[in-house]
Amino acid sequence: MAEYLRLPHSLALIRIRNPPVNAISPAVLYGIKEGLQKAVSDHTVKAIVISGADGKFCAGVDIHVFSTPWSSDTGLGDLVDEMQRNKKPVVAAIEGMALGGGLELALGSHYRIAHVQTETGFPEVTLGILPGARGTQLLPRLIGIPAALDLITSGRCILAGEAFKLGILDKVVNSDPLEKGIKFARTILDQPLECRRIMNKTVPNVPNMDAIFSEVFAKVRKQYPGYIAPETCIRAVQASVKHPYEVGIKEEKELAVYLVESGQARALQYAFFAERNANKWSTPSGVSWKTASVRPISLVGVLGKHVGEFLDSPHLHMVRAAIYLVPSGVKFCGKHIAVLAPLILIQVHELFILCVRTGDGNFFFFFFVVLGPELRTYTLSHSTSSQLIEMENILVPRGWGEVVSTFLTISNNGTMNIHVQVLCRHTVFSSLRDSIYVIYIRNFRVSDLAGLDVGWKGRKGQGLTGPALPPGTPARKRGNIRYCPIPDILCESGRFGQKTGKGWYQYDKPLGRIHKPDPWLSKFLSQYRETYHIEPRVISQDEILERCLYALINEAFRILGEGIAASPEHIDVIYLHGYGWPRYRGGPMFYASTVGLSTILEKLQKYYRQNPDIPQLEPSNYLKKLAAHGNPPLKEWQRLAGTPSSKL
Ligand SMILES: CCCCCC/C=C/CC(=O)SCCNC(=O)CCNC(=O)[C@H](O)C(C)(C)COP(=O)(O)OP(=O)(O)OC[C@H]1O[C@@H](n2cnc3c(N)ncnc32)[C@H](O)[C@@H]1OP(=O)(O)O
Repeated sequence: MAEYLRLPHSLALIRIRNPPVNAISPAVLYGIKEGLQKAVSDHTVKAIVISGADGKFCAGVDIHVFSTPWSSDTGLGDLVDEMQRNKKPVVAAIEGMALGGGLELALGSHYRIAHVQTETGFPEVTLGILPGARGTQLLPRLIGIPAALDLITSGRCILAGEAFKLGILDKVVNSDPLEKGIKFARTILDQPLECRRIMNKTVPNVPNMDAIFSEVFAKVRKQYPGYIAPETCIRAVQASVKHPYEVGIKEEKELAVYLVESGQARALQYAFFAERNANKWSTPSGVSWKTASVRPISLVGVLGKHVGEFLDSPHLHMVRAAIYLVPSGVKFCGKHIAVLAPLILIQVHELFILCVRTGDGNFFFFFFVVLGPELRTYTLSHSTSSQLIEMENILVPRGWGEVVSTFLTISNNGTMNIHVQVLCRHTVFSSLRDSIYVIYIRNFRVSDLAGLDVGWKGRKGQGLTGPALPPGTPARKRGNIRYCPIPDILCESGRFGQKTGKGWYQYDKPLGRIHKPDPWLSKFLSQYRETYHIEPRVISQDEILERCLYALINEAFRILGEGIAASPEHIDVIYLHGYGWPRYRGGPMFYASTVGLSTILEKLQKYYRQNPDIPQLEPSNYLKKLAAHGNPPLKEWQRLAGTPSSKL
C-alpha cells in the first residue's frame, strides 16, 4: 500500500496508496518502511521523495485501527525518527492534505513542498487523542510553542499559505508538487542534513513560557469543558520544553496511550464515522443526498425574537442586497439558498427558525438553537441547502417535529417530574450539571428561549389545558397518565420565558440574556407540593440521572423500532448537533451501548414499577428485544432486533 519507484537522476519515490484518503494502516506503514529501506540500501539512490497517490498526501492514521491493539504501538513514531536520521535527504511532496500522522510523516522528511490548496494540521484532538507519532515534540521545535499549542489543541486545519508562514512548509507551489519535489530533490543531493533534522533543534525560547502554558490550560478548560484530550495535548507539548527529545517522545507516547484507551476517544471516533454514515441516508424510493439537486428559493421567512441583531454583523452586508431581512416572522424574498450561507453561519445567541420555500413549492425548515459558541447550529432537513451551509443533514419523516419535539418533550417531562418530587431543587441542577446531563439544564433554558407560550398554545390545542379541558379533570392526571401542569401555571402567571424576563429562570430584563435561578420558582414549587400533597424526598443523583437519561434513551429505541429514525447513528448525530450532547459521550445511543442495554432495561423496569403513570419509563419493545441479546455492539442492533418498515 505504498509503492516504491526508482526514478531517474539518482532519486527514489515512495508513494502512499490507500484510497480514499491514503490513511496509514499497518500495510501502509510497512510499505513506507520497506520503501525507505530499499532506497537506503540502493547506493545509486541519492535522495527520496515521498508523496500520496490520487492527489492526496495522507489523512493520518486510519481511524478504524484505534479500536485495535495496533494503535498503542503503531511504530509510526519510530518511522518518523528513522526518516529524520536518514543520511539521504527525504522530500515530502504534499498535495490535498497532510493531516495527523500524515503531517508527522512530512515533519519526518527533511524538506516539505506543498500545493497551495493543501490542508494541513493535527486534528487528533477532535478524535480524543494527540499527535502521538512525534507531532507534539517536532512541531514546537519547528514553529515555537504558541503556534504549536494553537494548532494541536484546536485541531484546526490550515491552508498551505498559512503553514508556510508558520514555518511548517518550505515551499508552496501552484503546480504539481510531485514534479516540483522531484526537481527540488535533484538540487539538494549533497546538502548537509543536520540542520534539517527537527529532532535536533531546541524549542525556541520565549521569556514568558510558564504564563503561556497557564493561559492555554485555562483557555481549553473553559472552551472544552469535560474533554480530556486538549489538556493532555498541552502536557505533551510541555514535555518538548521540559525534556530532551528522547525523553519527550516517551512522555508523548504515555499520554497518547492514555488517550487512545479512553472512553472519550472511542466516543469521538464513533461520532466521526456516525456523521459520515448519517450523511449517506437514502429513502426506500431511492432519494439520497447524492441525487438531490440545488433548487432556487422563492420565499424565505425568519422567525425569531432577535433577528435584528444580525444586522450588526459585517457578514450581513453581503446578503443585504439580495434579500431583505425583517425581524419577527415577516416574510421576505430571496434569490438562492447559497446567498443565505453567510447569514446563517454568523455567531448568534438566540433561537430562531428559518423557513425556506423553494421554486417547486416545497418548504424546508431550519431549526437553530444557538446558546453560545459551544452549542452549534443545526438543521433537520433534506434540503440541498444544508450542504451549501455545511451542516449535518438528517432525514426524518413527516417533518422534523417527530424526532425533535418528542425528544424535547421526553427530556422536559423527565426533569419536571423529578423537579416536583425532589426535596431540594438545587439537587436536580447540581446532579444534572455534571457533563452529559448539562443538556437537561439546557432544556429549561431552551424552553425559556423559545417561549413557554409556544408549548402552552400546543397543549391548549390538544385539550390538555385551557378552556377545552373537561371540567373535573384532575390537575396532575390526563386519563391514566401523569401530567405536569407547571409550565401551564407559569404561562398563566405571565412567565413566558426570556421575552418576559421570567420563565423557568429570571432574567436581567425582558429579552435579557443573563439568567439566574428564581426564588419565586422555589417558593412556588413548595406551595405546589403542599397543594397536591407531594412528599418531598431525597432523590439520589443516580436516580435523577437514570430517570432523565434512560427515559430519553428508551424513546430513542422506540423511534428506531418504529422506523422513524434510520439508524442509531442518525439519532446520535441529531443529539450531537441539535442538543449540545457532549461529543465525548458519543450521543445517547452510543452512551447506551457503553452503559449496557440490560442495565438500562432493568432500571427502566424498576422506575416504571414505581411510576406506572409515566409512560416514558415503560421499556420499549425494541430495547427489550435487543437486551435479550445481552449487550450487542451498536452496529449490530438493527440486524438483531430487525429493521422495521421505514417511515422515511
Ligand atoms: C501510542 C499511540 C500512537 C498514536 C499514533 C499516531 C497518531 C496519529 C493520529 C492520526 O493520524 S489520527 C487521524 C488524524 N486524521 C484525521 O483526523 C483526519 C480525519 N479526516 C478528515 O478530517 C476528513 O475525512 C478529510 C480527510 C479532511 C476528508 O474530508 P472529506 O469531506 O473530503 O471526506 P470525508 O467524507 O470526511 O472522508 C472521505 C472518506 O475517508 C474516510 N476517512 C477520512 N479520514 C480517515 C482516516 N484518518 N482514517 C480512516 N478513514 C478516513 C472517511 O471516513 C470517509 O469514508 P466513509 O467510508 O465515507 O466513511
